[in-house]
Amino acid sequence: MIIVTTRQMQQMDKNTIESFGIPGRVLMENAGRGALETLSDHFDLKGARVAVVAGRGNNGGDGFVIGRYLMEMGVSVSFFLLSNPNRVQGDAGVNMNLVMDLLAEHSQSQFIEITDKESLEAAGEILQDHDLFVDAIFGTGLNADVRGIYRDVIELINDSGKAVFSVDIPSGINADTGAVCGVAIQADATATFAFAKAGHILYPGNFHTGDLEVIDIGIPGHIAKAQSPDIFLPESHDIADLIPARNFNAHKGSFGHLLVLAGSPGKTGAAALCANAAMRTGAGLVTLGVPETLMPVIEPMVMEPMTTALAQTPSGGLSATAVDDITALLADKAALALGPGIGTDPGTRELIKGIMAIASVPMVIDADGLNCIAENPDILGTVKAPVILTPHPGEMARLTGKTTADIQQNRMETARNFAEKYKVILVLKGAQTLVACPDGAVSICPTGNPGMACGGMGDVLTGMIAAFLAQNLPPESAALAGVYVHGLCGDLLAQDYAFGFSASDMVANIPQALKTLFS
Ligand SMILES: NC(=O)C1=CN([C@@H]2O[C@H](COP(=O)(O)OP(=O)(O)OC[C@H]3O[C@@H](n4cnc5c(N)ncnc54)[C@H](O)[C@@H]3O)[C@@H](O)[C@H]2O)[C@H](O)CC1
Ligand SMILES: [K+]
Repeated sequence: MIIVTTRQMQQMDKNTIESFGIPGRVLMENAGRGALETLSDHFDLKGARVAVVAGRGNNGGDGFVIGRYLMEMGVSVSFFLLSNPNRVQGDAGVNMNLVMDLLAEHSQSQFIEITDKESLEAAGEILQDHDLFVDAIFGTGLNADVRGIYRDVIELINDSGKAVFSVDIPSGINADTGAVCGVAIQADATATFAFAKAGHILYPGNFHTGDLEVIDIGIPGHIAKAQSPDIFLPESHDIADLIPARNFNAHKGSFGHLLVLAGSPGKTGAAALCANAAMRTGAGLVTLGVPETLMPVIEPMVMEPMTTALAQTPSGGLSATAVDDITALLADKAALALGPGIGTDPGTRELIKGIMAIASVPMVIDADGLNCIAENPDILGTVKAPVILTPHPGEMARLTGKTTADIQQNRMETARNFAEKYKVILVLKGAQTLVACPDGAVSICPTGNPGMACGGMGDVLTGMIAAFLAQNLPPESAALAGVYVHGLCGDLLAQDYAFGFSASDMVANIPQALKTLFS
C-alpha cells in the first residue's frame, strides 16, 4: 500500500483542480459520497441519530456533504459547527449553505454553532444525545495542538462512549507522524481520500483510526505518480513476491553460504540464535565464526550451521588478528552477518573496522557491531559492499548522537536521513519497524507485537535478514522480507502465547511463518 504525506496530498489536490481541471467541489462531493458508503458499511444508520461535528475547513466541508446525503436518506442528522459560519469559505462554505437550505425540508435536523464555552454548555446535552458522531473537525490541515473549544468537544465525543466515524483522519492526529496533537478523536472507523497517510499507520495514530478505508475521489493516476510517493506499507503478497520460487533442481549451493561473526563470553546464545535463524530462513549453508575458547560452548547450540574457531582477545572477544582468517572465510561467502553478542572489546572493535574495509559481500551489522560504528559513522563510507544496519532506538541514538526520545518522536525522518546520508539500508527496530533506503524510500512494517519485546529477538532478525541476503535478494528486499517475516513469526506465536515466547521459539517458528506468507 502506498502512503502519502500531507504535502503530497495537497499538491495532488491542487494539480487535479488547477492543472487537470476537476473542480474542488467535485473532489469534495466524491469524498463525501465515498465516506458515506464507508459510514453505511460500518454503522447501522437505521433509526440512528447522527451528529456531524464540523470544523471550518474542507474537512468540515466533507462533513456537510456526508450530512446532506444522510438527510436525503431520511437519517436523523444534526450539525455542530465549531466556528462562525462566516468563516467557512470556498467549497466547504458552499456545502454548508446547501445543508442550511435543506434544513427547512428536514425538521428533525438542526444546525448549531459551538464557538465558546457558553455555546458548548448550551449545546452540550444535545450534542451528547446522539448515537453516532461524524468527526469532520480537522483533517490534513491540522497545524497546531488542539486547544479550547475544539479540545472540549473532542473530549466530550471521546467520553461519550458512542460510535465515532472520522473523516479523512481522526481530528487531532498529525497526518504525517501519527502523533496526538494535544488530544485526538478515538474513531471506530475512518475514511481517508486517495491514499492512506502515515498518521493512520504510525503509533499512536493507528490506535485512533479504527478500521481504515481508502476512498477513490478521482485523483488521476499520473497526477498521483508525479508526487513520487516513497512511503510504503507492505502487505504479505508484496513480501512473498520478493522471495524467488525454488527450482526443482535446486541444491544448498543455490541459496548461498552465509558467514556469521558473533559471540563473546556471556553472549554465546546470540551467536547461535543468529546462525540457527539464518538456516531456518533458507540460507543454503551457514558458517558461524566465534572466539576459539567458546567453540565447545557454542557447538552444542547449533546443529546445521558449521562453526570455525577464530583468534580472540585476552578478554575472550574476537580479535583484530583474526582479520586474515576472516578474509579467507569470506572468499566463498554470499553474505555476512556481523555483531550479535560480539562484545565491545577494543580488539573486537578494531576487527570490525578491518572487516568493513575488506568485505565485498552484502552485510548486516547489528548490536555491538553498531556500537563500534557509532564511534565514527563515516566508516560506512569506506565499505565496498551494501550494508544493512539494524539498530533499536537506543543504538540509533548512539549512531546519531540524539536521545532515544528524539529518535522515537521522529522515527521516519531519522531513519530516512541516516539511510540517505550514509547510503545504507537502515532498519529502525521497534513497534512498526521502519526500513529506510538510500533513495529516501521508507517501508513501515505492519507485523510484530509487544510479545517480542525480549532479548534475542534482534539476533534472530539479523540471521533472517542475512539469510535473505545469502539467497541473493537485493539488500532492501532482504531487509524488508526479514523484518516482515520476523514480525509474522511473532504474530503467529502471539496467537498461542500472548507473550512469554522466546527468541528460540521464534527460530523454531520461522518455517511456519514462511508457509503463512506463501499460503
Ligand atoms: N484530496 C483530498 O484529500 C481532499 C481532501 N479534502 C478534505 O480537505 C481536508 C483538508 O482541508 P483544509 O481546509 O486544508 O484543513 P482542515 O479542514 O483539516 O483544517 C481545518 C481548519 O482548521 C484550522 N486549524 C488547523 N489546526 C488547528 C488547531 N490546532 N486549532 C484550531 N484550528 C486549526 C486550519 O486553519 C483550517 O482552516 C482534508 O482533510 C479532507 O477532509 C477535500 O474535501 C476533498 C479532497
Ligand atoms: K477528521
